[in-house]
Amino acid sequence: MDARRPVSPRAAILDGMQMPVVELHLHLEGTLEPELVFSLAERNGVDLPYADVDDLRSRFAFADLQSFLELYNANMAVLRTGADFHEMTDAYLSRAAAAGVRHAEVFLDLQAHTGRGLRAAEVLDGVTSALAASREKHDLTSGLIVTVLRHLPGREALETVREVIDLGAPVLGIGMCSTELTAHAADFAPAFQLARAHGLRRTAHAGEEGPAQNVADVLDILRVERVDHGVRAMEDPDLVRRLVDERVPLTVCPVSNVRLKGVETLADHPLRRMLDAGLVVTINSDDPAYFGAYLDEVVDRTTEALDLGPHHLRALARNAVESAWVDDARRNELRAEVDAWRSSSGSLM
Ligand SMILES: Nc1ncnc2[nH]cnc12
Ligand SMILES: [Zn+2]
Repeated sequence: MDARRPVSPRAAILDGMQMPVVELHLHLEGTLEPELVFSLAERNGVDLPYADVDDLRSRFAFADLQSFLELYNANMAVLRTGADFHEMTDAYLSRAAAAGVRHAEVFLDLQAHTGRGLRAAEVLDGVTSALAASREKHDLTSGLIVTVLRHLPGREALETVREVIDLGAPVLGIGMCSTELTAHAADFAPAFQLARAHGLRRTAHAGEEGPAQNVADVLDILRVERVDHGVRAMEDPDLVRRLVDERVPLTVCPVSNVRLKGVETLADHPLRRMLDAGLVVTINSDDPAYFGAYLDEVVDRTTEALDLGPHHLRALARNAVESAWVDDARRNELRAEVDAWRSSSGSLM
């Protein structure tokens, strides 16, 4: 089977060609499928508190973000060597290619690994060596965003950004994730300021579980260029106007929001209203192994639940291309792919 053929039905309906997608919100550690958790655990002699892969999968029913983060963090224990990080990254790239992903910017929670005694250089080498081969091996381009963790002190975030810079690791930028309900964005201003001074791009999770004010704070205090999630911005009409006017990209993850109980059902998700309000919305998978949907499946399920029209899908595809941290040449290639897909879809577009 051609790896670029649609792997899910709805994408096929809208398609002569599969919708070309750009993924801007994806945690590499959230792509650890139970089978890979078990094989890495065996290789590294790590004891798992699960009977088998089905037992682990049966625990993927989350009450909220915190209960998900506990399992997500626990499973990271199986990642021990650079080769493990390489394998996890390559497995994601392979699945992403089958989903029609043409460019991916992926998060890595570096502090979660250095905090367990792994060397930053080895972790980064494992990931970036897989990403560097993504074009030849999987026919998609990619880049790395190192995420600092909001539940840890801002001082440690600053040290992490400094280490990434000192190592000269090939990273696109810095992000921030984990729980939004504790620390204030201001604690992370020095880390984001250092990243900015070194020409790194900046994004942060906000408005996922936290209030709209958190979105304004990461824009004003951390000077981020994109906001990850941002769905709760919809609670503040003035903020929505600002985000529209300033064309701030929001990397929205509808299936994730339902699985973590921020939104009751996909049919209740604000993504369509956000697009109709003129927000620069992109669609993403977040932690696909845990939420049971890679990007093609996220697009399909969301399209169906919200009855998205061709103009919505076109906007999602275009917004992601325009929001990607790529050079002009790559952006033009991606624009051309979206345009070709639109015309191949004839009257639908
Ligand atoms: N959805 C999410 N929100 C915050 N931090 C995360 N880390 C991995 N997934 C996350
Ligand atoms: Zn996320």
